[in-house]
Amino acid sequence: MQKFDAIIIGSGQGGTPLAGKLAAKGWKTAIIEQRYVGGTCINDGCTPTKAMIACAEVANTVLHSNRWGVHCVGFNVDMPFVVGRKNNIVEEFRNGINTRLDETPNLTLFMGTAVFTGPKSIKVMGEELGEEHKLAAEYIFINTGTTPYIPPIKGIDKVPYLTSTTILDQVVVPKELIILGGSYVALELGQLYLRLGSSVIILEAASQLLSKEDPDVSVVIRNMLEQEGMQIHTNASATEVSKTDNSIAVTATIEGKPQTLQGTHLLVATGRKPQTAALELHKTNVLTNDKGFIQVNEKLETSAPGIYALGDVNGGPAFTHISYNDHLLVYKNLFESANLSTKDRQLPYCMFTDPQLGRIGLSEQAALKKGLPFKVAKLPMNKVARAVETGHITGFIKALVHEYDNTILGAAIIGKEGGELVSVLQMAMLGGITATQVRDMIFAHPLYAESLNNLFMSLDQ
Ligand SMILES: Cc1cc2nc3c(=O)[nH]c(=O)nc-3n(C[C@H](O)[C@H](O)[C@H](O)COP(=O)(O)OP(=O)(O)OC[C@H]3O[C@@H](n4cnc5c(N)ncnc54)[C@H](O)[C@@H]3O)c2cc1C
Ligand SMILES: NC(=O)c1ccc[n+]([C@@H]2O[C@H](COP(=O)([O-])OP(=O)(O)OC[C@H]3O[C@@H](n4cnc5c(N)ncnc54)[C@H](O)[C@@H]3O)[C@@H](O)[C@H]2O)c1
Repeated sequence: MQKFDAIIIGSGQGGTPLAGKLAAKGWKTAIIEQRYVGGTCINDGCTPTKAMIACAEVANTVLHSNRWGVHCVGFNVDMPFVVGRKNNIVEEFRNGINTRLDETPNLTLFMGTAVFTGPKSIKVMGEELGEEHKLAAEYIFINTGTTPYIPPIKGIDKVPYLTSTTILDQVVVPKELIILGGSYVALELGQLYLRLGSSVIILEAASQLLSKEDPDVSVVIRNMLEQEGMQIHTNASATEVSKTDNSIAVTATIEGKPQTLQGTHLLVATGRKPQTAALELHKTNVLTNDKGFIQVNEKLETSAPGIYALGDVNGGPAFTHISYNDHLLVYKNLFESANLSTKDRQLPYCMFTDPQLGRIGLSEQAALKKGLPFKVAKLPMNKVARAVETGHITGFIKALVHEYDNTILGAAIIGKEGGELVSVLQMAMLGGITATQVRDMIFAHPLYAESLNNLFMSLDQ
């Protein structure tokens, strides 16, 4: 049995930086990874998708270059190049993490699957290890993330469906792509492949795309994707899938009526499930919920003293920056008596469709539920100088402002740089800067940010 001060299971966006910080504090630290260092974000999630989305955006600009008076005669997408470029970026990021882990004193990386053998002991199993390693530590941090959830649709195990991981290695653009799901993964990947040349059909079970967002947000996103040529069905539940010679048939109930759709490829983007089964958590005292996510309190402590869960595996919100923030919270509470809680922190996010959806704070629906008195400032993108000048007028800027003290409660921005722009409002919210102060602030002209003056001026009318 090798004794450590801390063991980290999973080298995701929380575990990896935490490992470095604990080791720097002089803790003898082990980090265990069963696949690739860097986890979902680097290997299957943010990095590869955003790398490929950049290629799709160029294809779209070339396709519509006439709008800017630039006439191109045809173009073709070099898919092996697009995939190779993505792989190079992923490898560069992954190798960087590997090097940092290797070079950190007090830190040992074990490649293999961690399995609990007792309350504070773990064995590492893996083909490449040669021998099984047995480790023990008083502090254990679980950062094992999630993997695609495949719903139990009749026939699903008999068709060669794709997931958000496997589709990224397709070196031929899918001709007809049917996507189950209508949230972040489905819409980012749907638009990506549409722009690379696929015909795309979305089947979303809920009554709107992005079911957690306000209806006006969902409608604009739907319209913009439909205008690009995406076929979108909501209230659409797949009941059966089957494979014929050259295609996959999906039978679904769409708005109450049965229909069968044919495509060459099927992408299942119906959410993700936690990677907790292999851990054998029953050998320790870590409790999970009915979906297998690890239960934590607002300090990310599990039901077992000394064992923490960070990132998607604790039920999220499932974003890289939240997993990263989880490690800061745990570290500062352990070493700086910071008393940080997940309840107090901001939740920004950005969906990387084009235009993007940048979000921070409360939606209108959430504010209504809380019974808060609020007013809504809204500005269409075709009234934003920068958007008109650059030719990107789809979308709007919306902010919720407290009725009495003018603090900003939340914002949704659909626009070319919606994610960047919403960060400006996020900073205002963090610093307690009111809508009135932003209305009168000097921004450089003609930035998108300058439009925040006009956004909050609309409240005076
Ligand atoms: C297609 C896609 C696009 C995304 N895009 C974005 C985006 O643009 N922005 C954003 O903020 N978020 C995005 N996300 C979400 C983001 O990737 C995740 O929220 C983030 O990676 C979660 O990190 P994590 O630290 O929880 O764990 P992960 O990064 O999932 O890492 C967990 C690691 O643990 C390892 N592991 C699991 N079980 C064991 C075990 N028993 N033993 C040893 N190792 C184990 C796994 O192999 C994995 O490497 C995207 C996700 C997907 C799928
Ligand atoms: N830009 C980003 O930050 C980004 C990008 C991609 C993913 N992510 C993260 O990854 C996580 C997973 O994303 P996701 O889009 O896979 O999952 P999700 O949980 O956000 O959405 C799944 C969608 O599938 C629908 N659905 C479920 N079962 C269905 C069925 N049988 N048929 C049709 N539709 C069905 C749901 O109604 C839902 O809209 C998200 O929680 C998100 O936090 C973030």
